[in-house]
Amino acid sequence: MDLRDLKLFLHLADSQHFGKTAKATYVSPSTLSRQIQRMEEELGQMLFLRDNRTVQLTHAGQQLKIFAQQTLLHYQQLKNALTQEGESLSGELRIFCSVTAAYSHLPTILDQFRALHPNVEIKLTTGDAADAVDKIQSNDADLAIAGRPEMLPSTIDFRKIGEIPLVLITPSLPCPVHTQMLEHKPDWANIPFILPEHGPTRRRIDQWFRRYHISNPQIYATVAGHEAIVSMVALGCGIALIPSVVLDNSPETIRSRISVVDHVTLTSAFDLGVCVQKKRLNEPLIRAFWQLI
Ligand SMILES: CC(=O)[C@](C)(O)C(=O)O
Repeated sequence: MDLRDLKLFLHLADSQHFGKTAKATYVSPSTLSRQIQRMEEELGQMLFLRDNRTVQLTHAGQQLKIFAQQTLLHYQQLKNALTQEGESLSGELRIFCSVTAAYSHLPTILDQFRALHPNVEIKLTTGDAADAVDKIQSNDADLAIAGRPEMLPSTIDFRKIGEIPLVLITPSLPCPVHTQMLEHKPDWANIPFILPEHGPTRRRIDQWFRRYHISNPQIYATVAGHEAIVSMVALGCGIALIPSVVLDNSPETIRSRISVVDHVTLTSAFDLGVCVQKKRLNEPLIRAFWQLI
């Protein structure tokens, strides 16, 4: 098994699709399939569960994925140290994102960058995800993780890193809101909502109100930051629509006080991405970062 095998394997682990990986890595599907089979034979384990053309990692596959990521990263570090390339980059990179994104998405985005450019100082500021694009426009941050706004300003470049579905959450401990939500057909117009001040989630809630013909919703509070909304729901103040990743990264003490309402049709997921001022993409630090995402 060599580094190329590991790269092919990692690509397939991400795409979960033989055809897509074969195309993206310029090998024929049969070569790819043989290569993976060879790896499986070498390890004496199935790496993927196959279902027509799509695949899913087995437990052994998941372990190999971690090994492959670490090995390729170490190799890159070594290559970098040997050529002295990249080490010369220094300075400061100011990143803005939500507390959630700092847990959920930032580490994978930054790992490679930090390995390649250890002398660059990362200054991380957390806050309301809905402010991320503004922070870039006002130059308070160099890079930010943001939900894609409906209208992306033409001066901003946005690179997608994931999709964020929304979930409707309600208090799970006994309280008046909990009781209201237990009804077979909840009276949406009379249930208090906790809303984000602005941003993509707010736009989707407004759409959702329109879809459910809730013209005069009960608004318990309008809050900056999805994490604060989650804790207000945990307190029993109301229900809320929030990105599922925010709930997934909440502490257990909070999550245990919340349930997800799954019988309600929700609005579409939004794209999560990294944004930057287009005119700054020529700057060495920013360019180096942009090449890696
Ligand atoms: C928009 C964004 O950064 C997240 C991860 O979805 C969030 O914190 O809500």
